Amino acid sequence: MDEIKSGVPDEGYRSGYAALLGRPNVGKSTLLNHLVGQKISITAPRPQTTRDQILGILTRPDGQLLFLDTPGVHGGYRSLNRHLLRATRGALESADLGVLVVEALLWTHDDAEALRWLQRAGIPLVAVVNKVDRIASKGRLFPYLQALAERGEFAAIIPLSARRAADVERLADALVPLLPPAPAAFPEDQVTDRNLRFMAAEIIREQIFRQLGAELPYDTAVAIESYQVEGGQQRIEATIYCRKPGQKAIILGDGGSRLRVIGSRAREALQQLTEERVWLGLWVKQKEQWSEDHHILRELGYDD
Ligand SMILES: Nc1nc2c(ncn2[C@@H]2O[C@H](COP(=O)(O)OP(=O)(O)OP(=O)(O)O)[C@@H](O)[C@H]2O)c(=O)[nH]1
Repeated sequence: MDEIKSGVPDEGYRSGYAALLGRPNVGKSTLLNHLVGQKISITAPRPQTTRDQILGILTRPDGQLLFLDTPGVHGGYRSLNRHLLRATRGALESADLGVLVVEALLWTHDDAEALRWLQRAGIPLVAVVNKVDRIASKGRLFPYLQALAERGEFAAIIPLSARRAADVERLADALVPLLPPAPAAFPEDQVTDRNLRFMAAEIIREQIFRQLGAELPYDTAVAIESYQVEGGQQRIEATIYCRKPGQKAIILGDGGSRLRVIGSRAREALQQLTEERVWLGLWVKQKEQWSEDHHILRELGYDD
């Protein structure tokens, strides 16, 4: 019997939740996408693109990591901020492990705030020092790492580039042994627990960010009004909410040209994701106080 038992592959298997925390734009979404090997979180060169908590799943022979992405910890953002903070708090409550993501050679008030949040959770912490590829002289990194080690108690401090596969693998190697012993919670081919409705809103939002560039109205949000699957076609209707009339005009573009580009790019991405034909109807609505309208917030998935 003993012989059979020692051969059981699940022996020593680990599984648990790891919350990723860091200030906006530090590279959390890039890291998450590379960790799970698929695009599940939107990335953009401007801060604050992650509004929801995202679960990314990485299954390895030695364990299963369930990642909780959080909106970047930072101040401002009116009443929506309460919802963002609630999402962050929720992630920390269910986490077995905290991952603080910082940017090499930088330490800001928001980084300190993210660390405080993690420390309050009382879970083992790992620090990821991202974007090391940007540092020309590596000698500058060592004192930074030393200073970081003195800021908190970290099980590991890992300098890396979220864009390099080998680096991301090294991070997973360090995280799995810190998880509690447990069987895998999800099938091994699953990379997220988010449904297509959620993914559709994320993809549309990403295209808004990409098409608007510097003109980006920060205050936009995407609500999926209906999502139907009809005979091999996905039929999606979505509303883009913005706060000011000027923002609506920017999103629409001349004669609606920009909205058409946003729509067609999002449709292509959705077709790739679903491997089915996609019909996408997009509308833009301006509502001064959308982030304080509880009906809209519920449609957006921020439950009270
Ligand atoms: N050079 C370099 N750039 C990176 C690296 N990781 C991320 N970036 C870039 O940094 C920017 C922000 O990355 P995101 O992954 O969107 O950041 P985030 O922390 O999820 O941001 P929020 O969604 O605002 O919370 C993007 O332009 C990324 O391409 C890296 O290792 N090296």
